[in-house]
Amino acid sequence: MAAVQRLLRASASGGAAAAARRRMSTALAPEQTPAAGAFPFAAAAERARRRMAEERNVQWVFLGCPGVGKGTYASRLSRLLGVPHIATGDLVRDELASSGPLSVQLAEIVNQGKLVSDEIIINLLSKRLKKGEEQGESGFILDGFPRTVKQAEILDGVTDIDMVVNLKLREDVLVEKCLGRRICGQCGKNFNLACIDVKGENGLPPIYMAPLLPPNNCMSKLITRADDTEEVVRNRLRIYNDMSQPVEGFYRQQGKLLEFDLPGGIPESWPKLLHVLNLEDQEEMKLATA
Ligand SMILES: Nc1ncnc2c1ncn2[C@@H]1O[C@H](COP(=O)(O)OP(=O)(O)O)[C@@H](O)[C@H]1O
Repeated sequence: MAAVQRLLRASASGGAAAAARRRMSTALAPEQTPAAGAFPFAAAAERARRRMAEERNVQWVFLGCPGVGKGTYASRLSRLLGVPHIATGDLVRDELASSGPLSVQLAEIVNQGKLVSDEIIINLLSKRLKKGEEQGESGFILDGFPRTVKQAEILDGVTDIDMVVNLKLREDVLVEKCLGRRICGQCGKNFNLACIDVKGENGLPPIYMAPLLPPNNCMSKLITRADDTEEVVRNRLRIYNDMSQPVEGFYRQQGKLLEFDLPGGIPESWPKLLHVLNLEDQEEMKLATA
């Protein structure tokens, strides 16, 4: 219960969703504004993004099975809207890498593909939200949280989620995508070596996803996540179906769930996702018309 109280304090000091909204609508964190001082147009674009984030008060959740691309699309949207992308999987991996007191316990759980306890995950998320609050962050896109109905209920008690995007992809593709995932050990960027090319069958459409290959200087530094082995991925998918799928029902009942079937890789899926979210990517439009 102590962890829940910490989340309550960190997410909505005063308890009410309105207080959380007021706090979330202050300035952005410094890391969200890297180019703002460098060029006048970058500063103007940054101001426009801030206004958009403040007006829309983005408090979104991304749901979806392991490997579906929650991180990819949530981080693109977070850059577009100027709100932080908070992935609880990243918080867990940071904790693991820190070799702190929790890391041995966490490694055992994560490497088997199991869920970390609600108490631990809420504690990590509370600390992340508190840090963001101190830096004046506005809004958020949550990825990987909530993963149980209990977590969804706790989140509901402290803040007003306005939309939940549920990304969907067929299971055989999910496994291949997880097995193809790589991270550059130096720059931390994510890549995918899998080339998905599945024929349409049994009423399912064909699907093509080009690999997301690293540049030459990352190639020799690629790392595979310890929990991306076939056995662990299949276990994570089973756990997702048991523990996390009910979260979809929780938000469907509230009328907040936006279902999105990924039609292919980033070039097909990103414009369609923007379209259903009623957003435009000015940078991509500039590139397309250049
Ligand atoms: N909300 C959460 N509740 C419990 N465990 C979590 C949560 N978020 C992340 N984890 C732990 O971190 C691991 C990695 O999470 P993540 O990177 O989101 O993986 P995935 O690729 O399965 O979506 C999970 O398998 C789980 O052990």
